[in-house]
Order: sequence, then structure tokens, then C-alpha cells
Amino acid sequence: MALRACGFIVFRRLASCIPPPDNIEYLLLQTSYGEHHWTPPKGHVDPGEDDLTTALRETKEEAGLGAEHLRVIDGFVQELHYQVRGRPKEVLYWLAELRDPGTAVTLSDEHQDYRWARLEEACALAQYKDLQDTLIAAQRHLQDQQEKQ
Ligand SMILES: Nc1nc2c(ncn2[C@@H]2O[C@H](COP(=O)(O)OP(=O)(O)OP(=O)(O)OP(=O)(O)OC[C@H]3O[C@@H](n4cnc5c(=O)[nH]c(N)nc54)[C@H](O)[C@@H]3O)[C@@H](O)[C@H]2O)c(=O)[nH]1
Repeated sequence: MALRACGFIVFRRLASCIPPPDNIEYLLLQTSYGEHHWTPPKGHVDPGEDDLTTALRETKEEAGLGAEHLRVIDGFVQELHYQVRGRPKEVLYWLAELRDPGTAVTLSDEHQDYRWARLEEACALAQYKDLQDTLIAAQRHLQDQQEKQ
């Protein structure tokens, strides 16, 4: 059976004097183990746990950001499929805005650094094509929503 993990693409909007899309920054965490890769907050689904609960729990554990800090964006979820040490893994990412862009991020021992990055820098940090595509899709979703307003 595939490993399953869930998480959030967390973003924040900077002051309104910065025109979109440059006002949007995405949160990436750098692992303190392995290849020290950069990833959005996410983690493995516990037995019996539902996916969105996992995403919220992991975001709280890994970044110190709870449901009260986040606004989940309607209509966006992305599913990634890749191999980890020879086993298939599926990862679901929802999209959530940090309600107060000044809220501090608090890391756990699993990560050694974090970055709020605009799309281009976030894609450079992300390294993996599937994660880059997810970040690009998130930005497009936010732009589409803004145009409809
Ligand atoms: N000491 C040590 N300990 C580890 C290691 N490994 C795990 N631990 C322990 O596990 C706990 C984490 O538990 P959770 O938080 O619940 O799970 P996740 O958040 O799911 O975390 P993971 O790191 O397991 O999973 P990924 O991020 O998926 O990375 C796995 C591999 O997949 C590649 N990869 C990553 N992202 C992408 C992508 O978007 N796209 C593609 N295509 N590929 C991608 C990349 O090559 C990477 O090496 C930690 O506390 C450690 O105790 C390790 O190497 N050494």
C-alpha cells in the first residue's frame, strides 16, 4: 500500500502596497534530516485519521500554525505521487492563507529552517517538478479568484 501524507501549501499576503502576484509568499520548511529538502508542512496519516485532520495536525506540529491561524481556500487540492525508498507515496496538499501575515512560525526538531518565498524562489527551493507544479497551480488559483472579485 502507498504511504500517504497530507499537508498545506500555506501562503501569506503582504501589505497592499505590493501589487499582486508579488504580494504572495509561500511557506517552505527545510528538513533537519536526509537531503535537507524543502517541503510545505505535511506528514503521514495516522491510522483512522482523516486527511484534512492530518494536514492540520502536521501544520501545527511542524510550523506552529493551527486552524485558528489559517483560512482554507475553497476549491484547491492537489495530489502528488512519487517513490520514496522504492515505495509509492501519495501526498495531498490543500491551500491555506495565514490570516495574520505577521504570525510567527515555530519549527519542530524535524526542520532546521523555514522560508517565506515568492513563487519563483519557492519553485527553486522545491526542486521537485510535481511540487513546483503544485505551487504554480496554487498561484493560478489565487489569481483566478482575485480576477473574479
Ligand atoms: N534520520 C532520518 N529520518 C527520516 C528520513 N526520512 C524521514 N525521516 C523521519 O520521518 C519523519 C517525517 O515524518 P512525517 O513528517 O510524518 O512525514 P513527511 O513530511 O512525509 O516526511 P518525509 O521526509 O518522510 O517525506 P518527504 O518529504 O516526502 O521526503 C521523502 C523523500 O521524497 C522526496 N521528495 C520530497 N518531497 C517531494 C516532492 O514533493 N516530490 C517528489 N517527487 N519527491 C519528493 C525526497 O527525495 C525525500 O528524500 C521525520 O521526523 C524523520 O524522523 C531520513 O532520511 N533520515
